[in-house]
Order: sequence, then structure tokens, then C-alpha cells
Amino acid sequence: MVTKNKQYLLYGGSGHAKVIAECIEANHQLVGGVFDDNPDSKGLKNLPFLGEYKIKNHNHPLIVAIGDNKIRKMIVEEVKNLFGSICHPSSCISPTVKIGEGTVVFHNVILQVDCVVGSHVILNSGASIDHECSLGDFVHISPKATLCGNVKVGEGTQIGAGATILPGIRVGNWATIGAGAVIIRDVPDFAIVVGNPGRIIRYYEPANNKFWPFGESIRTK
Ligand SMILES: CC(=O)SCCNC(=O)CCNC(=O)[C@H](O)C(C)(C)COP(=O)(O)OP(=O)(O)OC[C@H]1O[C@@H](n2cnc3c(N)ncnc32)[C@H](O)[C@@H]1OP(=O)(O)O
Repeated sequence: MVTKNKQYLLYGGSGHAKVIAECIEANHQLVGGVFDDNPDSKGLKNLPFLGEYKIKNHNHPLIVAIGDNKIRKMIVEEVKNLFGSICHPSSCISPTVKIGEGTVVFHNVILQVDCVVGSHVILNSGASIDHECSLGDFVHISPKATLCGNVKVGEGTQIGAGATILPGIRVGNWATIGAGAVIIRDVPDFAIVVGNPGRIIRYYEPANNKFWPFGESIRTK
């Protein structure tokens, strides 16, 4: 019997795309090609380079392989394609977990019981997401970050490498948690938080490319 491999397309030819390509291959599936709008890009070694993305109905699932949450969202909103998701076989995922389209789960990720993961999320190498966490669309959990039980992370938020979020914490939309931070209180939308215990250093609203300092109300912006 001939087994037909599923083919994926990637949008973006960066280091992040290389890891996704490895996840696809580790599942014994194929990367059919790599799109990249950057005119200087040559795509990824040993994979077919398809150049600039052309909007048409491609028959294979696409993964937007771009680490920046805002850019990934902009591209997803423009592209009319079936989206694929992929989990590296070394990841440990409870059968109760729900994972949205376009989401990638890298090497050694732990996803515990009853987690809900949105669409186009990145769960980077070695991230640990414990029971009943809920992650919005376009979230990025960076390498080795730890989410304790029942944590909620809003759309577009990045949790930095090695950060720890204590149980039951709510992190808002489009927030940034610095590498190594320890988050002991809820975090509002757009906040940039660093340190142990985590403190807000400023706010950044990516949709409007707007920064403002800690202490000024979001409502005055
Ligand atoms: C496979 C991969 O690579 S996935 C990618 C993973 N990436 C990450 O984890 C990166 C996470 N990003 C960070 O930690 C960044 O430092 C950010 C987003 C928190 C802050 O970045 P910026 O807004 O550029 O802040 P900036 O560098 O100007 O620093 C502002 C202040 O915060 C401090 N600071 C910045 N980052 C941190 C941090 N992680 N922990 C503690 N303090 C920090 C700086 O020392 C500085 O303090 P000062 O004002 O007293 O001098």
C-alpha cells in the first residue's frame, strides 16, 4: 500500500520556518514549498522556493511561519487558504486539549489536560502549559516558559523565554512578558512586564504602533 504524505506550504523563510519544517518532516509529512515576500529571500535550504505569496486557492494547508504576532495576524487576515497546524512528535499533549488552525507546537512542549489553544499560536521549544490554560489567537509562548494551572493569555500576547506565570493569572491581549519574568498578578492589555516579581515598564499597542509609559491611563490614549 502506498502512503500518501500530506504536503504543507509555509509562508515565511526565517529560522522560525526552519523549525516548523523540521516538525513537519518529523511527522513524516512534506513541505511542498516556501513563500517569502522578501525580494532578497531565497527560501529554505533543500525546500522548493515559491517566491512572493500569490492569493489563489492552493490545495495544501498553509502555515504562516512568522514569529512576530502582529505580522502573523496581518498575513492570516489577507491570505485565503486552508491553514494547517503541526505538533512535533516529542511534544506531550493531553488528548483533551483543543488546538486551533495554524498553530505550531515545537519540540518537548507539554500541554496538560483541558487546555484550549487558539489559532496561529506558537508554542516554542520546551514550553510547559499546565492544566486548564486558555491561550488566545496569535499568542507566542517562548522557549521554556512555564504557565501554571488555569492561566489565561489574551490574543497576540508574547510570553518571553523562561518566564513563569503563576496559577490562575490573567494576562491581557497584546501584552509582552519579558524573558525570565515571574508574573504574580494579572497583566492588563498591551503591558510590557519584566522582572521578578513582574512590573510594568510601559505599554505598547501594536495595531497602532503606539507606546506609552507606565502610569498613564490607557483611556487617555
Ligand atoms: C526561539 C526564539 O528566539 S523565540 C523569542 C523569545 N524572545 C524573548 O523571550 C524576548 C522577550 N523580550 C524581552 O525580554 C525584552 O527585553 C522586552 C520585550 C521585555 C523589553 O524590550 P524593550 O522594550 O526593548 O526594553 P529595553 O531593552 O529598552 O529595556 C527596558 C528596561 O527593562 C529592562 N529589561 C528588559 N528586558 C528585561 C528582562 N527580560 N528582564 C528584566 N529586565 C528587563 C532593561 O534592563 C531596561 O531597564 P532600565 O530602564 O532600568 O535600564
